[in-house]
Amino acid sequence: MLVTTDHLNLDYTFQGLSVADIEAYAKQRLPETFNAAREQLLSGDYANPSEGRNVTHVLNRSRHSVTAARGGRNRFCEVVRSLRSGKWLGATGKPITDVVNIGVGGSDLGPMMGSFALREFADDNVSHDLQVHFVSSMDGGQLYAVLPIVDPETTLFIIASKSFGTIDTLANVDTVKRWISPQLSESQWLARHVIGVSSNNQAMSQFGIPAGQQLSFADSVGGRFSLWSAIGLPIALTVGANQFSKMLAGAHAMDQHFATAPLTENIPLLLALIGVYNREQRGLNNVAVLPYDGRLRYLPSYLQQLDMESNGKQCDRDGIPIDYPTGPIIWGGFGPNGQHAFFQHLHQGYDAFTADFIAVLHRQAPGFTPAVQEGLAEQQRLAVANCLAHRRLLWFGNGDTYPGQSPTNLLYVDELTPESFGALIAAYEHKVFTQGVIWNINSFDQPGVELGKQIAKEVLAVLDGHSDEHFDESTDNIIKRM
Ligand SMILES: O=P(O)(O)OC[C@H]1O[C@H](O)[C@H](O)[C@@H](O)[C@@H]1O
Repeated sequence: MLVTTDHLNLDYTFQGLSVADIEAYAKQRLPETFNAAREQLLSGDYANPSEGRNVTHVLNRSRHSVTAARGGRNRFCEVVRSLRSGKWLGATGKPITDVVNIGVGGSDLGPMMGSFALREFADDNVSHDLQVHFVSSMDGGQLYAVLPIVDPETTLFIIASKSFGTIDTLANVDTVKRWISPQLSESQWLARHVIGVSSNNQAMSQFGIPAGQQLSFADSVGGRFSLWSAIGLPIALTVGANQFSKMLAGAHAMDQHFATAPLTENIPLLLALIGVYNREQRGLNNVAVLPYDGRLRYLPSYLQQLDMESNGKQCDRDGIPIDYPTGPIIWGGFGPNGQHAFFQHLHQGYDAFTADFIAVLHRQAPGFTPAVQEGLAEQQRLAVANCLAHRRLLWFGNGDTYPGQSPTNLLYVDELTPESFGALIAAYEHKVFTQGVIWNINSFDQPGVELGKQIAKEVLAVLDGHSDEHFDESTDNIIKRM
C-alpha cells in the first residue's frame, strides 16, 4: 500500500484497507460532483457561499497567476532582495537586522512553520544576517521576549493580517508603537520600519503604511491557505525569493497530481477517504500528527488550523444543520519527544485514535566535519527507526496488554526540500478540501470563530467600563475581580 510521487510518498499499509476496499468505499462516499468541484478548486472557481466569493489560494502557485500578478510579485521580490541584502535602511540610516512578523492564525502559523522548516535552504548570496521573529499572542507574552532583544532603529515589523482588523495583531502593533519612542517618531517608523501584508488595502493606507510598503493579496485566499501569498514573506526573507518559488513549485506539482492521478494512486484523495473511513466506520474522532523531523515541529499546529477551522462544522454548504460527524480533532507534536511524553497513552490508553507519522529519510549536513556529518546521519536513522518501531507497535500490538490495531499513515519524503515541503502542505490542503466535499460542508469559512470574537468584544466593553451588560454568574463573578 505504497504510493509515490516526485516529492511525497504515502504508505497506508497499517490502515488495514486494500486497494479494493478503497475503491469500494470511494464509490460509496465520493459524490458524483467531486470531479467538477476539484476542477473548480484548481482553477480558482470553487464557491465559498457564506462569504460570497471564490476560493483562489491554488492560483498563488500556478504559473499563470504568477504572470497575472506580476506587479505584486515584483514588489514582493524587491522587498525580499532589499531586506536580505542589507540595503533596506531604517529611518536613522542603519540597515535592518531584525524582522518581526506580527500576525495570528493563518498570518502566523504558515509563515512560522515554513521559515522554521526551510531555514537551511537559505540562498547564500546575502550580505548580512537577518533574524526573523514571530509575535502572535494577544496577551503580549511574545513581545515580552522579543522587544528586549531588538532595536527600534534596526527592526522592521511586518503587520500581517488578511482583514487588517484582528484585535490580537492590532494590540501587539499598538504596544510596539509605544516602544519605538524615543529613538523613532511614529512617522519615521511608518516610513521605514513597517510593511503591511493584507487584502484590505484601504485599512493599510488608513494606518499610514506607504503604498510601496503594502503587499496585498486577494480576499478570496483564506487565511489558513495564505502562506503561498504575500503572507509567506517571512519564509521568503528567511530563504530568499528563489527558494520560496521552489516551495510554490512543489505545491503546484501536488496540485497536478491531485488533478490527474487515478484514485488509488492519488495521495490527497487517499488521505481524505481513509480519514472519512476512520471517522465514520471506525468512529475515530481524533488524528495525531507526528512529524519525526524537528524542522516540521510546527506542522501539528498548522494542520490544526487547516483541518479544524475548515471542517469543524455542524451545518452543510447551504447552512442547514447536519446530523453526521465531520472533521476530527487534530492534535500531535514532534514524534521523538512525544515518545517520552504522550505515547504511553497511544500504546496502552483507553481512547482510540488514528495518526499520521511524517518522516524524512535522509538529511544532508553540509558545513560540518565528516565526523559530525556521520553523527547527524546516524541520528536521522535513529529517528526513522523509532518512527517505524512505534508505528509497528501501534498496529501489531504486543500480547494482551498492547492491543495494537491503531490505524496509521506514514507520509515520507526522501529529503526535506522547499519542493517536498510545498507538496506535503498542498497534499493536506487537498485532503481537507476533499473531505469537505464528501461531507457537503463549506470548508472555507469559520463562523464559530467570528461569533467568539463578537462575544469577546461585549465582555471587553464591560471590563473597560463601557457597558454594564450581565452574562452568566461565573463570568460576572470573574469580571468583578478584574
Ligand atoms: O489575517 P487576519 O485577518 O488577521 O486573521 C487571522 C486569523 O483570525 C481569525 O480569527 C480566523 O479564524 C483565522 O482564519 C485567521 O487566519
